[in-house]
Amino acid sequence: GLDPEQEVRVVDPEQQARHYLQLLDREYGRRANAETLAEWAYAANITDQTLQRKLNISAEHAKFQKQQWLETIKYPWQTYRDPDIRRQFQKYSVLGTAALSEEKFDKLEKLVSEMESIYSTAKVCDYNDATQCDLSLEPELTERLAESRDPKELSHVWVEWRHASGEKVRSQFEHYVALSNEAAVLNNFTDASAYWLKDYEADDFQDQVKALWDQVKPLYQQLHAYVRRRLHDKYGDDVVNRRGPIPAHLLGNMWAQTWNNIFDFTIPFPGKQSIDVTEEMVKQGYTPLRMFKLSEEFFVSLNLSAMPELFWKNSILEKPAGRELICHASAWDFYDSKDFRIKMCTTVTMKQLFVVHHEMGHIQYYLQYKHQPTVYKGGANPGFHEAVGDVMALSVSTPKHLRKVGLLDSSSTDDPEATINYLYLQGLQKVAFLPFAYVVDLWRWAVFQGEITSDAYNCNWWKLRGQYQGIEPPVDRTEEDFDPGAKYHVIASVPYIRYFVSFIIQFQFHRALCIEAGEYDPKDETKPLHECDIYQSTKAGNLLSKMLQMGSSKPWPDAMEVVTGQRLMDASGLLEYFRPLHKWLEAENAKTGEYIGWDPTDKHCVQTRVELEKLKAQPGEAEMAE
Ligand SMILES: CC(=O)N[C@@H](CC(=O)O)C(=O)NC[C@H](CC1(C(=O)N[C@@H](Cc2ccc(O)cc2)C(=O)O)CCCC1)C(=O)O
Ligand SMILES: [Zn+2]
Repeated sequence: GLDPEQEVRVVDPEQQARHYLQLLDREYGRRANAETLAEWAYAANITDQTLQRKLNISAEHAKFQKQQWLETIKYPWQTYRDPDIRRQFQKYSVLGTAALSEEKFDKLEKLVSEMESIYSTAKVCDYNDATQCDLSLEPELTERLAESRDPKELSHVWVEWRHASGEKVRSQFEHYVALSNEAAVLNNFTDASAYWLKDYEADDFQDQVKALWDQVKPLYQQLHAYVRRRLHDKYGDDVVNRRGPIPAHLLGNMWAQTWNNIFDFTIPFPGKQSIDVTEEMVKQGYTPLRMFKLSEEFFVSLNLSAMPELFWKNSILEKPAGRELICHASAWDFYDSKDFRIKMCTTVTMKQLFVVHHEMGHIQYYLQYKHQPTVYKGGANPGFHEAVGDVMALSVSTPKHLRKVGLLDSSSTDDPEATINYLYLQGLQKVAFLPFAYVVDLWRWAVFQGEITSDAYNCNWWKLRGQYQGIEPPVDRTEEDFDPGAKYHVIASVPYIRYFVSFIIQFQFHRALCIEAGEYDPKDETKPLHECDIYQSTKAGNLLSKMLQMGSSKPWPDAMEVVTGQRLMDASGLLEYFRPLHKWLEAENAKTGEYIGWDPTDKHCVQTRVELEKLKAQPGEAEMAE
């Protein structure tokens, strides 16, 4: 054996590499904390100073990352035996946009910040009072789109928002695309879409998504046909063509992405006890803080983590007066395992109660993996991060749970018609959303890959919106418009397929947790999946926690397997949940002879407004309009 006096240092390369990673992790965590604090300061208070400070810090961080990267790639990490060491090096070996030159990096950061600022400060004039021109997206325009039943007002708000947002950022967006692709190529990816898709660790991921869409499309088409008929009943032939696409401005949402706001006048069985508890929340004096406390209590009931004191101290839960800020809700990890925040301009509605759960789901994931090294502080894949809060909301939104928390009176019972009403409301949010979530990145992948060029950005956007969602714009469009730029994630460079993934896998998780909680049994008709509420099930919480604690330390199929026993995404959970609604819609649409699907739109999308005027001046066109 070794002479005890002599301290011989056997240099095991992997041991040395592990030590290097620990040093790197400490430095990365410290810098990520500083960068996130600067990002928060800007998002919470948009000024030239906070913007400049954010840009300075991220430029400095990029410089450090580049130097560090040159050091990191010297390690022969592909040869290491330990899969965990290899995985950490693999993540550090992707430099990202810091691979750009300093001035190009800075230009890209500026472009995205500019687009975010234009979007977040855009104002629109009131339809009924042209002197009132300070309407913001949140809350004013969102409320107009949700509550107005006047197609002319809806069309005005829809068109003017796009005029004030998307149209203003088309040139920045074109430049952003070029720089994003340049950065991707410097990282050895073909273009930015491949760089985005790396997070799913599957070279057939886009095929997986297409297969999932094919599985759920029949259900979507049934819902689409029923909603179109109800809109036709309300607005008449001049506004809604019963065999055509649905005009996008009638669906209660600025992007026609979720349709829950038209529930009240399209409800299958009126007169039943209303499951939209917004009124009851207002009546009971709910405040944003109380909404967050209710959500925290749900997580704690599952033996998951409570919010740390710092969360309540640092979060912004209501729109502050007297300053411009990014109101788009968000959850933040400050990478110090202590500071976690939400910034949200919360209003007191049922939909917002679910958004509260959605954001709290992000915070819960941060808390569960806070012991992981910085490179593993992320979702198993981005879709997992988006699913956590929504899984909780699937339980919270059940009439059974709403009765437990006193938002629905306990006298009401669940009869088959009430069940259809409930599943219909859920479908307006979950099923309606799927083709939208798919189209946002189908369009962006095609733009990054060069299949859609800037001279045809807008008309290709509407081609995809027509093909997958079966919707059309309220008025003709041209390439002087830039409607994708009217959606936050597009101008903020936030990938969107994560939400499509989330809306599929959240039902897989829900089913698995409901089985674990003893709340659902595939063979027991008296316990259908849509009635399951996992509230207070520590077994379900412990199972979920096991997966959440992994962060992104393993490929996502391993994380999926921990909760569901499966290694694949599949839509069977969603289809199982909505089966009663699917059957009812098929019968109802058959009864009213609905045309399932839609004919091509008669709305135009051409190069310029001048061309559009000429086109409409043509005699044939005029007759058709009559
Ligand atoms: C620092 C940072 O950016 N943090 C990330 C979280 C992280 O990555 O750690 C983050 O907070 N992102 C913000 C984003 C906000 C919302 C959103 O944008 N939702 C989509 C899609 C959708 C729609 C309906 C629905 O029920 C659920 C989702 C939309 O509104 O189009 C707003 C409403 C809900 C969620 C979010 O929380 O995902
Ligand atoms: Zn989210």
